[in-house]
Amino acid sequence: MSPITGTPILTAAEMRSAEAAHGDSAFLMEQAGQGIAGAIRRLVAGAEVLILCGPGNNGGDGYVAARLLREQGHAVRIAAAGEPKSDLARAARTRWDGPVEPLAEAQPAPVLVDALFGTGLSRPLPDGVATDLHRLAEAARFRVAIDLPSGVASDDGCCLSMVPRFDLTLALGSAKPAHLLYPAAGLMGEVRLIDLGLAPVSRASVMRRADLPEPGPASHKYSRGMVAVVAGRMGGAAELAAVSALRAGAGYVLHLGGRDPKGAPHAVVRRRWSAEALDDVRIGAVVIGPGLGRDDDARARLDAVLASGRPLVIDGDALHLLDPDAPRGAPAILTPHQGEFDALFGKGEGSRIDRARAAAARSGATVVLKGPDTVIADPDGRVIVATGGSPWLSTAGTGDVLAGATGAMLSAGLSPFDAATAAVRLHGRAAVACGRSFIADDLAAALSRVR
Ligand SMILES: NC(=O)C1=CN([C@@H]2O[C@H](COP(=O)(O)OP(=O)(O)OC[C@H]3O[C@@H](n4cnc5c(N)ncnc54)[C@H](O)[C@@H]3O)[C@@H](O)[C@H]2O)[C@@H](O)CC1
Ligand SMILES: [K+]
Repeated sequence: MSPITGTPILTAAEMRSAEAAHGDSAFLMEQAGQGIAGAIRRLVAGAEVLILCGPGNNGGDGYVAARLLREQGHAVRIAAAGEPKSDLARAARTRWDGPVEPLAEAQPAPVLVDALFGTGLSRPLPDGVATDLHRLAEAARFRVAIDLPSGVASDDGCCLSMVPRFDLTLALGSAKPAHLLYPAAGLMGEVRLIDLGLAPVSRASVMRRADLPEPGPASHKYSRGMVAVVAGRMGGAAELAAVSALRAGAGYVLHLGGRDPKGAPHAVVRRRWSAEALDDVRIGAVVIGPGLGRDDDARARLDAVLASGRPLVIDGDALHLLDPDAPRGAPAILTPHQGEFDALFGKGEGSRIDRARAAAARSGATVVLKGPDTVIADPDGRVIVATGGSPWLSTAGTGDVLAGATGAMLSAGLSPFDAATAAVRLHGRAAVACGRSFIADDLAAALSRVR
């Protein structure tokens, strides 16, 4: 059992291909059952376990785990809604020599293990099954989902039925989109991987520790990275972005336009807005959007920034003015939240992973689709999904902080995809370091601490 940090994310179809490529599904199910039984034995200190087995291979995993637990002297019962339907699950059922209780009559146990449905769920659970799952989950002290909680759609993290809250989800062989994407991700409890030796390959993966650019003895302020932040109507947002760029590690931040607020850090260099200011070849990234406004002046600034040929971070208001299909002369990172994303790219089909990936391919920009499950997508098809942020990030100005931090990483010479990944990681860590009920200024300050 290991954390899913850094692991590939596979859709249900990709999981089936990985299983087929391996060639020995019975062996994989035995491996899964061993991993599940081992994890449960370590975690529940001898408490009685009730395993709910479904008709497919998720149920099969449940029968194997039950047999192994029983062989090891652990108190375990099985309840099922019917007979297994897949050959593998039937074989696993045959090797279980204990009783199988009808699900509707099953009495609760302190530990509930849900092996009803996994990646094969294609429609809502039958009413009776959902009711029994809830009844037994509510009565248990510890709830474990095998692969996925029954009722969640593996590929997009939607709930096809009402899903109870679990304490632990044991992802089999690989992470799936639902382990990362909300609402499903919020119901899983801890997610741990049981390695089946599949060596799965995917262009999408779970975020891991990011390598941040470090200054060396020969570093100077321009080599650390020079960021220009273009301000607009609401000065505070651009201030936050500018300070955050510095605190994330930029060597020089130029704040273009907007007033000089009292008490603002002296480390930020301020000039009036002019398109010519962007001619400075030392500028490694331009951040535009926080507090920009959406009037003619804002549009003129965005046009000048797009024409400058400098690498760009496009956020907030600038996303409302941008034509995502217009060719750009330089790499760009777009940082929309879901509302901005929908306005820019349309509602679209598929999971947040699919949609961010399609948007990156369409716009030729790295897309950071922000949320509790931030998805970073590159035009080349790579995707990283972030974990471990904080729900307290849902406060005004935190997006401006991320835009500034992203500018810092881009100006330091990271590729847009690596820059976005590093910034999202740093931003999430800073949020956790801030604890609860923080404000965006605290978050900006915390960037220095977590670096
Ligand atoms: N892919 C792999 O490499 C491995 C998969 N394994 C297990 O296999 C699972 C996937 O197995 P399956 O593809 O058999 O899928 P499931 O076990 O998730 O369920 C599929 C079965 O349920 C039926 N079904 C789907 N939705 C239903 C609903 N709402 N109501 C009633 N019946 C419904 C389907 O017709 C099918 O019979 C994984 O989640 C995992 O637990 C493991 O055994 C190990 C290896
Ligand atoms: K399950």
